[in-house]
Amino acid sequence: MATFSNLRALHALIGDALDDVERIFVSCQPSVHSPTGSESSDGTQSLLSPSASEDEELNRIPLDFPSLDGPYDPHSPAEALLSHPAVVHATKLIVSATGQLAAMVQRPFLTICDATMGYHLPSCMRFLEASHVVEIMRETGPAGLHIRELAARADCDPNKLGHILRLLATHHIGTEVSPNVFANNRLSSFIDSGKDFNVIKSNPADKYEGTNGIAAYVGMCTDELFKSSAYLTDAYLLNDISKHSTLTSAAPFNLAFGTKGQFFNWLDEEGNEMRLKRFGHAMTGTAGYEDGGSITFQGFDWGALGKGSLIVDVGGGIGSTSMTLAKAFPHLRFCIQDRPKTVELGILAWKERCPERLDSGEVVFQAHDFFTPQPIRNAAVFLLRVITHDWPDEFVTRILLQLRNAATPQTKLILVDYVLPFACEDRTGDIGAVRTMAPPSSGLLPNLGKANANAFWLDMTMHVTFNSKERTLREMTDIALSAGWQVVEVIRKPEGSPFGSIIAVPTSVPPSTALLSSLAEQEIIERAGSPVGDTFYSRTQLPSRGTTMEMNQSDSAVRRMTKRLRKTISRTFSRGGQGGEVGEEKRKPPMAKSASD
Ligand SMILES: C[S@@+](CC[C@H](N)C(=O)[O-])C[C@H]1O[C@@H](n2cnc3c(N)ncnc32)[C@H](O)[C@@H]1O
Repeated sequence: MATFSNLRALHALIGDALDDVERIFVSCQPSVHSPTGSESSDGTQSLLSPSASEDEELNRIPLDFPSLDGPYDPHSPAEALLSHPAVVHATKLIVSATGQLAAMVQRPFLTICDATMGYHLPSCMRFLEASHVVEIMRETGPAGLHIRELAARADCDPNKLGHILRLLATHHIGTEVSPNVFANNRLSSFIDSGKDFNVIKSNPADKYEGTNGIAAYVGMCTDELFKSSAYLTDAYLLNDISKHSTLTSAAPFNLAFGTKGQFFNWLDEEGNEMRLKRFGHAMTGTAGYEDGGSITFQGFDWGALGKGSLIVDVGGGIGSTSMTLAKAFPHLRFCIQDRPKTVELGILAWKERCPERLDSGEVVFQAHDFFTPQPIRNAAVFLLRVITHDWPDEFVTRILLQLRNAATPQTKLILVDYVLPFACEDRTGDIGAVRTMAPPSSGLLPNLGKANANAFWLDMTMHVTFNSKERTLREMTDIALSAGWQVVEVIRKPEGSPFGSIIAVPTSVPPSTALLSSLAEQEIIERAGSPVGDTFYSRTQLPSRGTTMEMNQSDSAVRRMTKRLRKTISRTFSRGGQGGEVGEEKRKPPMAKSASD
């Protein structure tokens, strides 16, 4: 039973964290920054021991903190402050504590209603994004526009629009300036594409070109991902998936869209051109997964790599991550691999935003299916950002194994993904395990609850779209090991962020996995007539293939399994799918040991 002192402790935590934010803000002001102050290694003042003069400064300087009222201003010092690692930590404590406090003080019925009818919020967000009302409201300014005029421009029913905007305003997304008059605020304008409404209206397919990808991300999340989520119950509770798809990767998405295909193949289908384009831009928007700064950026010592080192961005999308790295580390070369249509979109995006590195040949795109043998055999790094979470375990093993087969002893594998924290303390002692993200004796959930909810939203998104998941550290470590990669380091920036960079080095491949790989590869060769149908774009000459896998063929258990797997694989590929049948999920080959944390 909680006591008032528990509630007051949470309340005090919020106050302390706010003090920390304010102190950092003051210490970052050039006029008041004291060179003799207790500065930490990252250049900010210590959170724990404010000097007397700092406290005086706090009282004198008006804090320019972002209010909800004005539009989002990415250049305001206050928004920059919110990306400061120490501030990110403090704001997480505030969100975690307020979430926990609300759950404690609110009548359970209402919290349960939030949880069970919260689906209206994404529906309304979809309407907001797809109707481009945010762009109309930006053009109108802070005075706002009556729903009659808004609806006339957006071509929709004014009353329905009004109710949607009011629900959003009630969640601090947009504001009702006066009855039925709405304007943007900091949160609604965050999804502003920045484009002219009439231009978007005349060519909606180009809405996301050249943007930061946030509107695209909202569109994607509230369209195909949200619709798929609505089928979660049918798919899992009624165990209904097998009737609708023949693929191992079958997910509620297959029910929602009446397709048997895997999500990425479906994106390539006729009629989904806008969704495919939007997906590419939405990946640019996923920079927001990173808690202040960039984990891709800080999650590895890129500067230490030798001149001309080759980074292979596997499933690199339109190359947003590589672009950030290429600009910061001009001494590196990049090969961005993805599916052919995505590669085409990527080349267009780079020609627009960073043509010089393409022209010089230091950055190349390559159409390559990561389930087939990896053609690059001298990579310094295989970088996979938000790739493994798209695939069920055995598919991840296959992807990583192709990379293991192509690795040199010095090659590093970097998996950038959410590392799903337990909702309790992590006492596994695994490399990179964080026991708790909460301050000692704070009473907060060890994973900071609501403050890290995005990791869990995404986890379920992966379930419904790909029959996959975000993985715990143990799950990631095991799956890497199943393909011959040993995790040696986990980097989280700032400390305790659930979005991390997992660094692994080559180790021996378990015999069963090696065998499966060789069989799968052989089937592909037999079916396709040639190992890989890769296409190179740009002039850089990439290295040729060779194979290094060793197997213990004498092992009789392995030989028995060979027979079984041969059957499984030939059935899989004779159906033309990317994987096996649903039934095979249950008869999972023992290559990717299912992680039991
Ligand atoms: C979640 S996105 C991540 C994109 C990129 N790494 C990023 O962080 O922006 C997954 C990417 O995997 C690509 N992909 C899916 N199946 C693939 C395959 N079989 N071979 C190569 N790439 C694939 C998709 O086209 C998509 O660009």
